[in-house]
Amino acid sequence: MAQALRLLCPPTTNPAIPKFSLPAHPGRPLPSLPRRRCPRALRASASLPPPDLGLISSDGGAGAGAAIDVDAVTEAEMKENGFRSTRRTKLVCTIGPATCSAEQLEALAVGGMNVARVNMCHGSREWHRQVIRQVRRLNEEKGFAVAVMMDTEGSEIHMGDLGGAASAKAEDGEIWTFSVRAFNSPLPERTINVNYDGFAEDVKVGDELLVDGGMVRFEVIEKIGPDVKCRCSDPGLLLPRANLSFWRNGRLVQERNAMLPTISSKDWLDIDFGISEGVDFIAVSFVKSAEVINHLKSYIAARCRDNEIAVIAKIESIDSLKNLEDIILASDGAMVARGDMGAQIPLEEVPSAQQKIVKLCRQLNKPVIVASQLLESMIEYPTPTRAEVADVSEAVKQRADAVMLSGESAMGQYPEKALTVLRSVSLRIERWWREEKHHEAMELPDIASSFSDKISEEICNSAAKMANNLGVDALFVFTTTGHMASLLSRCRPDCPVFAFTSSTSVRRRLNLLWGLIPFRLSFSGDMESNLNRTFSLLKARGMIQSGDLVIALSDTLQSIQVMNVP
Ligand SMILES: Nc1ncnc2c1ncn2[C@@H]1O[C@H](COP(=O)(O)OP(=O)(O)O)[C@@H](O)[C@H]1O
Ligand SMILES: C=C(OP(=O)(O)O)C(=O)O
Ligand SMILES: [K+]
Ligand SMILES: [Mg+2]
Repeated sequence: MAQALRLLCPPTTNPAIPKFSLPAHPGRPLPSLPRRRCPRALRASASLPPPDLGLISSDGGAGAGAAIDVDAVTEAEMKENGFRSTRRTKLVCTIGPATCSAEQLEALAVGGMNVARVNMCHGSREWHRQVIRQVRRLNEEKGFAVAVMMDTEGSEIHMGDLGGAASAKAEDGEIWTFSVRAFNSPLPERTINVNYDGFAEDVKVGDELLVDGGMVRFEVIEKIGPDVKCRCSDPGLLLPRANLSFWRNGRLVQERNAMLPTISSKDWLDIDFGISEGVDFIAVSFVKSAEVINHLKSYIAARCRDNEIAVIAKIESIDSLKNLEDIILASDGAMVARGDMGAQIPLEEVPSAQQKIVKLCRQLNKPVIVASQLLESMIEYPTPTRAEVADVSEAVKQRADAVMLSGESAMGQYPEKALTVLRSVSLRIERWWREEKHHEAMELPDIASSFSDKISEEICNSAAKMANNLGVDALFVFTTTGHMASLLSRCRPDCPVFAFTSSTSVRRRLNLLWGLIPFRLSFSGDMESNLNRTFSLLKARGMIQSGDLVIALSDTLQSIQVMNVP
């Protein structure tokens, strides 16, 4: 295989530019839906454009004998948009009652979901098992490569189940009782069960009680044994198992609740369950320090071969912000969990915290997810607000690896539309950012811990720079563990990165990383034959063409080659 660059063959130019349009909608009267959180003057129910994906391919690599596996949806997206224009930002969807059937999960996979998240705060283990198995089944049968993330409950203080009601409205001035008593259903009127036994002792008269980070607020007015009487000061909708925090003199109270373990006994059972179901990621809620991450990682290492589960630290508490660098270094990735973070630090500090975490993760080569309320109004409405579109575009401009849907996909009325918005906004902003060459070069510190890693890092930094300077069509990386692919992704090159790995689980985990198109392919130590095979397999599927300019890297050989596809 030629190693020299043949300058007579120019790289192909970008094919079709993906269509993008969020409908502009004129002001119309409010629909009669009950309003949940963000009051808005005007709302319209214009529908979104149909997904810009083609049909999934029937030969999506589902068969055991397939020589190369690529996610059927990515393949369709690549053929539709041309591979230089494939989406770089990855999409995580929380699965809940609105999205747990086989058809709903398939619709999300077709819509571009890269990772399905199950939140162990809600639902039974049996429910989660069904969802995880259904995702796996779809991957096998339809050629998707959706990864599964399990998110732990953690020892947060939260309300009970509202006695089976879907929600309850708290009005201004009403007196509600928050109690640690166990009640029989139905609950007495205006009574909320609290899961933390120390609650009634820890709160004081005058404290402010925040539900779901301040969506509803109460003032503590009286304590009577296990019952705490509170007056509603900011009305709103109470949802089952909503998070509770309490504030005193303008500061979050961290009394004995700060001593609660990050991983509770129930979380350990959930983690055992996640390991036995073979989830790809475990996201740890309310991380306080790196120790708990190290503890979990060694637990996983002792229980699964090849360390096949990545640990994601959720940055959502004051402690996690204090110990940020150590936590991120210990983890395999991080989540900017803005929901609870906004209950622990002033809201106006959340955007700078987000930017800091996203930047640090990139510098330390860890994937980062921006989560919570990106399209919150789409829980109820079929179109996002302009502000929400701007929020998604900010995360994309910061070049986060992934953005996440929570309630929008778990229990909203428009899960697929919300995903379409994430996809369209990501594609459009990424393209704009590339065209305008807006992305500021980031100082990437050396992170290698061995000389060999240092070589890989230098190769990747150089390859990404060369790829941009030469305007190549794609970077190819043959990677055993995924590490070299992650180093390339970290450089955020202009062209997409095709990552070839022989491991199905590495391939699924690479799904979370910015700009990577993971393929499963068995390859040898002979790069020439690897490349010949890869080129002919990809050409046969119409994914590359003769003349495309490619830079190919290998982590076993630590090699770098520039060539045109023959
Ligand atoms: N497995 C589930 N079963 C029932 N409801 C769920 C499930 N997962 C999520 N939900 C609903 O979706 C909402 C948003 O999900 P998420 O953001 O993950 O949880 P939370 O609001 O507790 O942080 C939850 O408040 C809950 O109402
Ligand atoms: C993602 C978050 O965590 P959870 O949804 O589990 O509360 C968050 O708090 O933003
Ligand atoms: K959680
Ligand atoms: Mg949270």
